[in-house]
Amino acid sequence: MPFTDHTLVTMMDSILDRVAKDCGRRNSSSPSTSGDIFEPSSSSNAKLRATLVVWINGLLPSLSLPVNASDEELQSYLVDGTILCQLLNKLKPGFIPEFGGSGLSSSLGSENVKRFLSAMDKMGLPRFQASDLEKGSMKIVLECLLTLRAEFMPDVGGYGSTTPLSCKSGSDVAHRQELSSTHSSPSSAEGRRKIGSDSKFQRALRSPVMAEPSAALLHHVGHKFHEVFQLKQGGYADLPPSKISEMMKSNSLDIAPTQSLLSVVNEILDESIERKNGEIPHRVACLLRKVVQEIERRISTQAEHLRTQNNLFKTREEKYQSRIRVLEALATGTSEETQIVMNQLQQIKSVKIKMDAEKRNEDHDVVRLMKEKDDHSQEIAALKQELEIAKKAHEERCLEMEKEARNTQQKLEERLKDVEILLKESQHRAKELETFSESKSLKWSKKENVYQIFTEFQLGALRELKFASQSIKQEVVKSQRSYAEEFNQLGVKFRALDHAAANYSVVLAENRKLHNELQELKGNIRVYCRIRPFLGGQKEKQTVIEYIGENGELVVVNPSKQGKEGRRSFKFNTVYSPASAQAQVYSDIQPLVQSVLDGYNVCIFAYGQTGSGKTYTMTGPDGASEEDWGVNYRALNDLFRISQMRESTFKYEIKVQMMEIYNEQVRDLLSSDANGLAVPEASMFPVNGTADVLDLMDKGLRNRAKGSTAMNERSSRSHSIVTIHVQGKDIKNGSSMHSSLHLVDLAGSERVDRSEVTGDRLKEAQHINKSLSALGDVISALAQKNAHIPYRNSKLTQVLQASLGGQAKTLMFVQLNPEIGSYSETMSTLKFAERASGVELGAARSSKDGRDIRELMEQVASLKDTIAKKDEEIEQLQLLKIQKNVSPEANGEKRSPSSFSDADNEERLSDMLSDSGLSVGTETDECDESANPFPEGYKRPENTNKHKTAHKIPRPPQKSERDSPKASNGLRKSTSAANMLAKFTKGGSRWQ
Ligand SMILES: Nc1ncnc2c1ncn2[C@@H]1O[C@H](COP(=O)(O)OP(=O)(O)OP(=O)(O)O)[C@@H](O)[C@H]1O
Repeated sequence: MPFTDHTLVTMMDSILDRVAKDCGRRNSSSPSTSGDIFEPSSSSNAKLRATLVVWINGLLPSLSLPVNASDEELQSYLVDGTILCQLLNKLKPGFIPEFGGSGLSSSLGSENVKRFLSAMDKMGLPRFQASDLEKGSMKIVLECLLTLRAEFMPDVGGYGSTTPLSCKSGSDVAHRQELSSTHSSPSSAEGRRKIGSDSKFQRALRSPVMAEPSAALLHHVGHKFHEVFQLKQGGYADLPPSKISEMMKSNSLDIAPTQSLLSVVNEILDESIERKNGEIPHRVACLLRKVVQEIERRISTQAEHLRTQNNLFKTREEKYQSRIRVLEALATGTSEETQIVMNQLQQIKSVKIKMDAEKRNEDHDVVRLMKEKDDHSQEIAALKQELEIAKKAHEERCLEMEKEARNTQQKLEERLKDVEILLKESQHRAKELETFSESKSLKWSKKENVYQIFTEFQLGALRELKFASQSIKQEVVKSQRSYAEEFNQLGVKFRALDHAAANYSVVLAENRKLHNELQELKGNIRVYCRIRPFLGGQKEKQTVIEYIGENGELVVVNPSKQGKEGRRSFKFNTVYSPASAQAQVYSDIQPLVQSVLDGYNVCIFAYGQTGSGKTYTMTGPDGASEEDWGVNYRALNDLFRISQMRESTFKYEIKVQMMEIYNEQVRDLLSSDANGLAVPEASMFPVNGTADVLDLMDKGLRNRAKGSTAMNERSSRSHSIVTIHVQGKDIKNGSSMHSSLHLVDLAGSERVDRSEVTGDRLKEAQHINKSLSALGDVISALAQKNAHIPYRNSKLTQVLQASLGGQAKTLMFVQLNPEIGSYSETMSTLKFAERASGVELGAARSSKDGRDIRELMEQVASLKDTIAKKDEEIEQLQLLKIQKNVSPEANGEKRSPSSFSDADNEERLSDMLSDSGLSVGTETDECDESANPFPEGYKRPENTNKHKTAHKIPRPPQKSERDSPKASNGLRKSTSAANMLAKFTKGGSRWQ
């Protein structure tokens, strides 16, 4: 029959119930005394241990054993026997003479235990076996120790003193009795063994009934028991009746230990035997009877107790016997029931095994299925999660798309609206256009009619024009023929003009020569004096300049002297007042600059004390604008300008050198290596325009040695020399020329004592003074036309040698500081200039050369006439040229383009014009110049403007002059013819 789980479980339960009931029945049939009765309760055992530990600690305080020590712990303390021996020695000093200390080997430990046990034997106290202690049977050990305690502390009894008497319950007493009975029970081999060594009497004494009263009782009566029963001396017969009556008191007997009672009996009996008559006093006999009665009572109590115990043991034995039977029946399985049960059990077991196997399989399946389920649920969870994410994404996407759709819809709607509006507009526009196109078509049809009429009219006109053009063509052919004839005639005339132009070049050369002679007549050494204005609001200051004449007169007054004595007058070519502008100063020296391009060497230098304006005149102020440019820039600019003007006849090459002489040493200012050098080696830079010049000048000025003195912090104490080399080549005849222009900014001329200088500065000043005085000597010698010119006295004169003397022209700016404080320097400067100018030497020159001023004036007048004639000649030539060019137009004839394509004629004309342009200006100005007579050497015309005109050299009109209607009449006159000519040539732009 197949078993289900449920039936099996039910069967098992019923079998187990039956077995349990059976056992229960058998147990209940046995005496109710349980096995517990043999075993002390663990709590009471713990109490005993604690009592003993307290006692041991009291005797051996150094040990400090734990009061709540377990059996095992107590065994570990006591197992080596040391504490036991110490304890005994404490109780009975010296009782165990030799024993080992703690930490003994096991053999020594067992020795101590043996000693303790033999001591216990000696004292006649119950003891345990050494093996008890080793095995941990602590109950016996504890009992032994309790007995020992009671032996030496009878007042506290065997079971401790900590429990009050009233608390000593019957169970405690029963327990004690049980413990004692365990020892005394014949069934307990242990008990037998222990007690076996005691005498019968001792055994009687140790029986539970004969044992001392309870500890509480003993404690209660205290010492009285000893006082009462202890015989101090003599025998009982000698005891006083009061003592015996006290002993006989039931209270005393009750509390007396049985042993004491027996000893009382023994002693009394011994005493009666010793007294041969065997007589016992009455009172002692009474005592004896009383004691014996007590002993009998106790014995009968003990017998009763033993019987009870015996019964107890019997019932227990039966109980155990029945248990054993049950167990045997169960073990052997003889009973039928058991057999059936066993069979059933066997079946159940096999079924159960099967079921277990199946269950295990099922369990496995379940586990597997659970695992699979877990896996699936995990998968499902993951899928769910994915689904969730996908769902969310889908939702978001849907939302986005919805949003997009909405936006798109909105946009489309807007767009639709726009389109609708556009549609409306375009419809409207279409309507308009329709209207417009209708009106237009109407207009066009009207216009078409008009155009048709017009075209017909035009066609008629065209026919007329065709006819007219044919007649014009015939006329043009005629005109061409006549023009060719005229052009041939013009060529003949141009050849005549060319011849005249060739003559003009000769005239021009003559003119240049005359110009130079005029310059020479003006003097090859000219001295221009320039007075510096007061600087930076010094207007209120007093000046030493009293008078500046138009004719170059200058009167200087000595501030420390009054009247005529204090006045000193000088005379130079020109004196410039402080108000004179840079352009005005330069205009006077411009003719000299032009002479450089004509092949003459020119030297222009500025002389004066520090701060008198030398650099200002030569270079201009720092960062000068074009308006403030000094002589250097203007001269170079002019050279470029004039050389460009002459480029058709001359080819010029201009190069620049810059050097300085400092402490009689020459330095190249344009070289990056500014060491001293020989003059010809100074670096020379070609310049092609103003920008090049500015760059070079800047470089040179930066290199110029500068230092400070008490007079002027920016004072330059070197001579600065800018040399411009001009190389010219006549394009026509191939002749070449070389000339140079020296522009010198001399070092300050102040005297050494004024400069308050010493050391290096003194040396510098000395060199400066020396070189300036050498320059003065050279100029003076030149002015006097001395045979020997002392060029070699200084580096300065050596460098300037080529431009000083011979055909060279020299111009010196004498710079004056008008301040009163500079009076003596001013005087010194003026004297130097006077000496150099040769004015003083005028008479000597006149006498030497035999040429007086009148003679010179005549010469100038004749030159002027010659120039005037040449001017007329040129003018005639120009007019001739103009007539030739203008005549075709003037005759009302049309110009033929082919007439200008004759390259040969054009070139000749161009050349002639360029030459004419130069000559025209030159001649005109020179006429004005010649108008300046040369009376008394350097006398100037009264009018300043006139004076300026007198010094003007011919030059092409400047932009301002061209633009300004106020341009000078002379210039306009001189250029008008050229301009007219230029209009008929491509090269006419030259002058524009
Ligand atoms: N004509 C002038 N008009 C206006 N300022 C002038 C004139 N002459 C000189 N100065 C000014 O006077 C000062 C001194 O002039 P400058 O440096 O030219 O003197 P210098 O004689 O060259 O001195 P140094 O010997 O130290 O070189 C400068 O500030 C300069 O601009």
